[in-house]
Amino acid sequence: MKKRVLLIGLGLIGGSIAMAVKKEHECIIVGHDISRDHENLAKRLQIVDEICSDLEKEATTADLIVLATPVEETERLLDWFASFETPPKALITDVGSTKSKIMQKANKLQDKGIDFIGGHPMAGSHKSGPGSAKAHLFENAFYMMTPTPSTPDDQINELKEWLKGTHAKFIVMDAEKHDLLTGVVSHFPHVVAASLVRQVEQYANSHAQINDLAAGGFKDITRIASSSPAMWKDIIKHNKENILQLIDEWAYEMEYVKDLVKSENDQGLYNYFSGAKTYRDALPIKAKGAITSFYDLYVDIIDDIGVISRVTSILADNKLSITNIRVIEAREDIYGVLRISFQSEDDRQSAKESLEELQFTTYIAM
Ligand SMILES: NC(=O)c1ccc[n+]([C@@H]2O[C@H](COP(=O)([O-])OP(=O)(O)OC[C@H]3O[C@@H](n4cnc5c(N)ncnc54)[C@H](O)[C@@H]3O)[C@@H](O)[C@H]2O)c1
Ligand SMILES: O=C(O)C(=O)C[C@]1(C(=O)O)C=C[C@@H](O)C=C1
Repeated sequence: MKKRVLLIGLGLIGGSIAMAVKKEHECIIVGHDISRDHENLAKRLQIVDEICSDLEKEATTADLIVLATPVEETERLLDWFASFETPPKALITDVGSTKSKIMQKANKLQDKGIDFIGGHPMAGSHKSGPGSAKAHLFENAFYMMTPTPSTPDDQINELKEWLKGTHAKFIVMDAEKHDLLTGVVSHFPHVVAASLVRQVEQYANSHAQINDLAAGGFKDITRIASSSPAMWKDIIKHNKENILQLIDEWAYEMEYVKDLVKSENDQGLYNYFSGAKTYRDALPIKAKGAITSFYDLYVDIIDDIGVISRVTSILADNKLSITNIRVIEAREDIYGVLRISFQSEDDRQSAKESLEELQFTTYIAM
């Protein structure tokens, strides 16, 4: 008989996990979401095989349960499982961006028969919902696992086996360390992105033109401000102490910058930017991780009618699908540049070769 996987939360991450599990396992994915629209879409997109009709019954009989809801909902679901007369026999995991509070709950529920291993794939997007799910979302990303102190290795291996289709790099970490590190590289940057957008909005009230002037730089640094508010509200509450500490440190850093600006300190300002550039440029960008790789290829184009469709036809003829395409730096009488994003490094390399064969000039920017 096929194994059954119960997936609660059919959004970007839940949907992507389901697709990755399906690639490697002949199982039945049974989905549940509080949004009927998300349930219907997930079924139509064949992310799930069935929509759950009796959640308690499915939870007690499933072989694996994946919780892919905002983190406060995940805590509530764990409490609910523990209140069953017969608690789930399945291994339970989650995908939440915070781990300490969830693991505190999981540790308490162990004597009620709840076997839980925390999980957090360190890749995602500002998009939400099952329509944005992708089987390859976690390829080469770090996937953190936070077992309880008494979780046997067999169970960790069982979970890795279920998730092998993610092609992620699994690392086991304790929950407190997880929340500190992700607070620094993920949670606090989302607060900063949202605050930058809010600052612009305030200026826009008196200077309407500002929205038209917000160009590449602003868009790059604030992309993540378009993420789900429901998800981020929960993450920030769960990681409260680390976020408070990071806000204080950021304020201190801004005071330092203020002094450099006030004193017109050339060397100090130069060093400030050059130190940041050196550190960022050395971060691993090919593998997903601190900086997500988008496999972008830049193509010079002359301002000529039809050139974009020529480029896309060449890619289509070579069966290369693209995830995004954008014209940048296109001004009258100069060359424009097309930025084309691919799903993998192989696709990007094939596209580069096919376009160069037809005399296009291409670049890969690091
Ligand atoms: N978005 C990212 O980049 C990212 C990356 C890694 C981990 N995560 C974590 O993954 C989890 C899901 O995030 P997402 O990006 O998939 O969000 P999402 O909004 O795309 O999906 C969340 C889904 O959960 C559903 N939901 C909410 N409460 C529910 C409940 N009580 N029962 C059933 N369904 C419920 C929502 O309707 C939605 O479909 C979050 O815990 C988030 O912290 C997100
Ligand atoms: O790429 C994005 O849009 C993300 O915000 C992904 C991101 C991150 O901060 O890197 C967001 C939350 C996660 O828990 C993991 C990954």
